[in-house]
Amino acid sequence: MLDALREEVLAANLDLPKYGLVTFTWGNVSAINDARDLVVIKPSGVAYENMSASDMVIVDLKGNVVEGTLRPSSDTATHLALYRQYDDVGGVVHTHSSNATSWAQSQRSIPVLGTTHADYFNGTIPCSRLLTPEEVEQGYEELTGSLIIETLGDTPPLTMPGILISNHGPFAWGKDAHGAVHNAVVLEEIARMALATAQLNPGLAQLPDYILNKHYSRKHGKNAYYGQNKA
Ligand SMILES: O=C(CO)[C@@H](O)[C@H](O)COP(=O)(O)O
Repeated sequence: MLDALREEVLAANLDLPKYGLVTFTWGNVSAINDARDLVVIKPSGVAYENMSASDMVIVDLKGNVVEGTLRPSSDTATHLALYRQYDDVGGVVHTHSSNATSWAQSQRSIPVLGTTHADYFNGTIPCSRLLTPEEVEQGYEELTGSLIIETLGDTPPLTMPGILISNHGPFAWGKDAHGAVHNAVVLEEIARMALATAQLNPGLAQLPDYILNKHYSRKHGKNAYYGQNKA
């Protein structure tokens, strides 16, 4: 079942160590099928170098394992919350990439300090609030998904294809698994450059909106002319 999607999700998961976004078995990537009723996700705790397409786990939107012999990622509930909420999100990724996770641990949103940021994220990359002790007890992974939705608010998810979960790390998404990983790589690069920029010039003001809007619209929406943006 869903053999092609399994291969796509495996390839996207193998891109995480390839692009230096994960250590050991940290991180996970998933994708949803065209009918939007089944999700293929990385198995929990399996080393990337040993992973195969047949190891990918297929779950329904309630998290029930439909096909697979291994346990799905421990972050599955977070991925599923995003698929249920956003019809235009086709792939989700979570990592502990160092620079984005440093911003998340410092509980700071990433300001727009340059045009690289503006090309992909239409504004400040938000960091969520902390989950309350009651929420953690109630259901950490499900509520991490709710927290992402709460933090995005009315922002269309593909205009802000990633956010930071306070004290935890980044979650990113896209039209498919490849697009989600692409956005996770960009988010980590933006986090790295923003950290260095803030050290070089503390208190630097954000990029003015007229430059942000110009750069963002060049790659997205009706004005896009950078070819077909698939991420
Ligand atoms: O954030 C976490 C755990 O808090 C995850 O990224 C794990 O590090 C990977 O978990 P699995 O996907 O292997 O279950």
